Amino acid sequence: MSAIIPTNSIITVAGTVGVGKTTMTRKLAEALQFKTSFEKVDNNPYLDKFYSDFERWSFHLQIYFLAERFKEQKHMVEVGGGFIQDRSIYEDTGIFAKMHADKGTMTEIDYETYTSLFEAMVMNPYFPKPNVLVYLEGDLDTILSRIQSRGREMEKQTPLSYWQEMHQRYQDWIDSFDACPVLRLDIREYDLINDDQCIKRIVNELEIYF
Ligand SMILES: Nc1ncnc2c1ncn2[C@@H]1O[C@H](COP(=O)(O)OP(=O)(O)O)[C@@H](O)[C@H]1O
Ligand SMILES: Nc1ncnc2c1ncn2[C@H]1C[C@H](O)[C@@H](COP(=O)(O)O)O1
Repeated sequence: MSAIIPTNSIITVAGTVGVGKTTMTRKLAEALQFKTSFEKVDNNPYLDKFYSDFERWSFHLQIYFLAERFKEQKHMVEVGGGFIQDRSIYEDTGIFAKMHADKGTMTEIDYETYTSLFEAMVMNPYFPKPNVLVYLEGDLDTILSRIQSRGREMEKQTPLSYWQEMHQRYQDWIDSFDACPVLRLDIREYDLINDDQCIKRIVNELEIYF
């Protein structure tokens, strides 16, 4: 619990695959007694297919994630906030859809269709923004070893170049992100798994934003 962070806040955790968002989401929710909002990975009907054939499935997956995140966003508002959210809707378009469009694994027409849907749904005054976006960053080697140790087969088999490009794109994306305030945390400077006290320091850092 924090006496400073309002109990109806929405705090979103962002960062590249494997950086530690889910772990941070759980720890922050526990510390603040907030609810959690996770992205759909385990029962996602497109994710495996997507990793085995980007060209065939990238549009389907983006539409699926957009719909799921939009429903989650609606739910968080209806319930009255008090959520830690694992990954933002902004990363879907700013990182994933854009990366696949630039690489040619999403067609130009599909990207335009996706972008216009995203803008109609998200870029309007009715769409609530997070109070703070907690951005996790760190060196690629640590992130890669976390992807390996977590053990999702589809990610383990994805070429290194894919993760390198995503890592670089995240750095560029966060430098120009301005939809809401951002707390940047370097994963080399905290250890949520072995140090019970560090979540308190992170909550203290978050309080400055309220
Ligand atoms: N501080 C940490 N030290 C070591 N391993 C970590 C740490 N934080 C997360 N991990 C591990 O790294 C992997 C990826 O973390 P996860 O939270 O699932 O990342 P994300 O949600 O960003 O993909 C998991 O196996 C998790 O247990
Ligand atoms: N919008 C997305 N496009 C493609 N892939 C995505 C998108 N959002 C999430 N993903 C993938 C990346 C990972 O394989 C899993 C879950 O991400 P994680 O960072 O481990 O929470 O889904």
